[in-house]
Amino acid sequence: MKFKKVIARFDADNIDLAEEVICHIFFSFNLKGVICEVPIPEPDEGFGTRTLKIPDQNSIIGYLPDTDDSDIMISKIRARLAGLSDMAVQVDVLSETVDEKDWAHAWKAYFNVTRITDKIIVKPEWKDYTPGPGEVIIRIDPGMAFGTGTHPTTCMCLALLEEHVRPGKTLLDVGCGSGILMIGAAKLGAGAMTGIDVDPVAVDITRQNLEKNGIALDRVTLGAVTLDKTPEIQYDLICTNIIAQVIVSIMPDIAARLAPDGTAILSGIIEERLPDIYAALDMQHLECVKKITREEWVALVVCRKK
Ligand SMILES: C[S@@+](CC[C@H](N)C(=O)[O-])C[C@H]1O[C@@H](n2cnc3c(N)ncnc32)[C@H](O)[C@@H]1O
Repeated sequence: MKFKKVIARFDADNIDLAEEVICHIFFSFNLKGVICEVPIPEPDEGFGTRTLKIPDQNSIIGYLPDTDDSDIMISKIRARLAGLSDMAVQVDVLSETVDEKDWAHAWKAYFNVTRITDKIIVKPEWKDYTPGPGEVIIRIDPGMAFGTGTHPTTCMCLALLEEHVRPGKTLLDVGCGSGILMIGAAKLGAGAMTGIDVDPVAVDITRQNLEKNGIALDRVTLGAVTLDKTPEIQYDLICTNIIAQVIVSIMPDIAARLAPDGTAILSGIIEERLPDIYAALDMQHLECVKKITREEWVALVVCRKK
């Protein structure tokens, strides 16, 4: 199958905010395999060969199936992105036709064995790593789904899961992507788990990655649905790593599924969006009890107000 590769090259005063807004527009047009390329080197954690290439400009890249309508769709994307000039974001949109096989694996060069915490290591399926004593190894092949563990928002979720998962605790992962957070939680001792994602490809990839990590699927429920379409079961832990705008919109559904003494881990938030998140928490009688940051990203630990 052929795809249209859509590249939004951009410049802005606030690169993180521009990245978030452009990604959101890409997702709203249902572009798949969205990746962000900004000229910031990932730290070399000392594992294996460093293969990360540093791009020379900021780009968001996504893919559309190549159909009769795809050029019209790209014109609409271009028009939406042109509207960002009001926010001092300059975007130049390019597109090219590619084969699925050309891009489905292209990102793999960017993905190395990554230490997330003293305990948690994320390992690409195709790289070797000999675990040290007590280390939790998450084996991942994200395919076309988000979640290699190299993104600050995923790292923070995993670190917070390590603090909050206790044996047998139930977990809901909203926007499971590659399944990386569910695998981490399961290996840290979580009990029954539910993972949902609006992208059915992500749900398939999550299932495959859970199996590759030897996690029994009989304690896992997966669905390509939005949270409001799931039963109001209460969970000990809820994690979600999605942009702030989505988290705000699903906050009532998160609150309805959080056990009375439960903990929610919210990530994917940039500093500028925190006031919106705090307002949404307040409306649901939830409060932030811990905030951590990496680069411009924030992750919150949230509980019910006492
Ligand atoms: C940033 S990725 C996070 C993936 C993984 N959980 C991680 O932490 O690396 C966000 C995921 O949320 C999904 N998503 C976006 N909006 C959603 C929504 N309203 N409900 C459920 N999933 C959503 C996307 O398809 C994507 O797979």
